[in-house]
Amino acid sequence: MDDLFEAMRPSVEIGEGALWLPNYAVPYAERLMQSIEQIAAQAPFRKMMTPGGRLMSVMTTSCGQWGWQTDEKGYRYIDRDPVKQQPWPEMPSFFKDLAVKAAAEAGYLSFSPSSCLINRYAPDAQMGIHQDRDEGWFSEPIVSISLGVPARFAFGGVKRSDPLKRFELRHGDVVVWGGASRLAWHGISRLKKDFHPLTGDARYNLTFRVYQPR
Ligand SMILES: O=C(O)CCC(=O)C(=O)O
Ligand SMILES: [Fe+2]
Repeated sequence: MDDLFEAMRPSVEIGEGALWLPNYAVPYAERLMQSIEQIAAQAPFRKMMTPGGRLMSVMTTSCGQWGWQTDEKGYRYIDRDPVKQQPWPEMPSFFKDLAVKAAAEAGYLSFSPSSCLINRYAPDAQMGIHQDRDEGWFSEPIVSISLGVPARFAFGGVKRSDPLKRFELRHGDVVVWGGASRLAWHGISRLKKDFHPLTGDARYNLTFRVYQPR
């Protein structure tokens, strides 16, 4: 697509309380990637196992007070990286500022994420349709930032049987879902072979979440 039209993609309400902000993070993309590399130097990307014993195709790491974990013990948040056996890398303050600003665009004014899950998709990696529900704090939204190679995002309703709408998330796109859409089912189709000057053949996704033990 022409660069001018690419820059003009308007924001779209993809569900009640769910807003897609095309290009929103483009000005921060290089800094985000540099920080992701620094985070991954401390807490390396790893392939985690689902509780059912299947290896995820996506590689993950986390920053912030809490990191998302899945293994034979189940899905949960933990405050230490089990690979490096040390606390997760700090969430850079500009990560948090960007996520807070994006959440506010969608009307969520009290967002203060304690966790940032970072997913790395190589070609053919995918994420099956799921809900983000391990946080518990469902009054707070999820803020998602996409970098690199584009991907097909499926977004449905809070019932698994609700119809899925599909959108192409591109480099710098942000999606915020909360309120009536907080528990919406969503997923990412198998990543096609492609190239982005900043990420090569990979796609990165950051999801900012509020988690605290109750
Ligand atoms: O990669 C994405 O855009 C979505 C990731 C996601 O749904 C998750 O990490 O829970
Ligand atoms: Fe998710």
